[in-house]
Amino acid sequence: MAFLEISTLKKSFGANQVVKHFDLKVERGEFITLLGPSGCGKTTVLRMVAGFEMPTSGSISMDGKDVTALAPNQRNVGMVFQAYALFPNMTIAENIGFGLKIAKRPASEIAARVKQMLDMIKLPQIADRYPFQLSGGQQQRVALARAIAVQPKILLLDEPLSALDAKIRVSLRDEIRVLQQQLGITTLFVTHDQEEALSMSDRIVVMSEGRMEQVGTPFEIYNFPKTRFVSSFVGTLNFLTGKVVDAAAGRILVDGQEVITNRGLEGASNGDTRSLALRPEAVTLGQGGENRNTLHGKIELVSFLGSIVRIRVRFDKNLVTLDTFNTSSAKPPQMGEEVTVSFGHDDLQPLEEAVKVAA
Ligand SMILES: Nc1ncnc2c1ncn2[C@@H]1O[C@H](COP(=O)(O)OP(=O)(O)OP(=O)(O)O)[C@@H](O)[C@H]1O
Repeated sequence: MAFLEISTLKKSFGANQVVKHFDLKVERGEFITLLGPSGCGKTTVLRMVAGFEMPTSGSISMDGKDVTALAPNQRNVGMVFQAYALFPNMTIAENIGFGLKIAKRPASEIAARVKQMLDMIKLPQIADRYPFQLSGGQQQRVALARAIAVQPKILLLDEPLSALDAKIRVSLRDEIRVLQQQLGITTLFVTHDQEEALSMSDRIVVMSEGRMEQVGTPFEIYNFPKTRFVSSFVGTLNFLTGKVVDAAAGRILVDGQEVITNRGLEGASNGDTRSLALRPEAVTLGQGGENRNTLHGKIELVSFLGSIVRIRVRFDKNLVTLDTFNTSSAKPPQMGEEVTVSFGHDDLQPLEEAVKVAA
């Protein structure tokens, strides 16, 4: 049995079903991120794991024990929220020691643990300060220390970085990941930021409208998105839509020009319309070589972005965006120019759903 098992979880608020289906097995020590746009239900899943919301149906077990009906304080989970939820009238030491005090641990044990936690977050000098005397980043580190102080079975992080400015966000995200690895603490992290998800997680659950779209490692989610939603949400900008001419050989006609995918067209029949994702960094200007596709089109837009020149090439109904480096010696491509673009057979990722387009 996995350390955390969430089975066929559903949640409705009145007539509004916000979690339609959620099933996940998490191994001990794993860092799992729930990634999705605002309102997709990720916080609701986290709150059900914490015990703040009761599932409409389904079950949750931790460390072999069914906790579905248990109150939050009986589950032994630690939680950090987006807003700094420190107690304003308590010192930092009192904040960090709060959970242990509630658990009636001896004062000497609490003091030792608080010191250990302050060393862990690299803020040993702030025990007697109050939250208002700390920066946002420091407050979130204290919130993390407070959550970890009680040695929870599972750490739940609900957009803990989103209120911080960009630079602090990146450094704190690395700190959280290092700490999580050192402590080996099983963690569920909620974010709508794909970069955060890709950089921190062992596995990512991409969610949309109360459903799981895909579960996989950052590598799998970025390189092998299964659906158009996952593909666009994790940053792939290009989609080609075409007619399958030979499913077994992976041959597809895009605006009358044939391309090949060697990523497999399982379930497709000849004549089907299919969409394929194509990462911008996989596309280059000019003829391709072996195992590469070439498409001929016309430059529709050139955006000068400094070190990079972004180019949009239209074939007919389909278009691709690609980035080229700006070099002062080469003349930049011009709008209206006829060009050839190329990309590898294995850069074309077929997506699951069939998309209806006019023939
Ligand atoms: N207590 C509640 N009562 C009624 N509706 C709720 C309640 N909590 C959440 N919802 C609704 O459930 C949906 C999902 O909310 P949830 O907070 O889980 O989404 P989310 O993906 O975490 O988004 P965000 O990043 O904006 O928090 C939203 O439409 C929200 O309005």
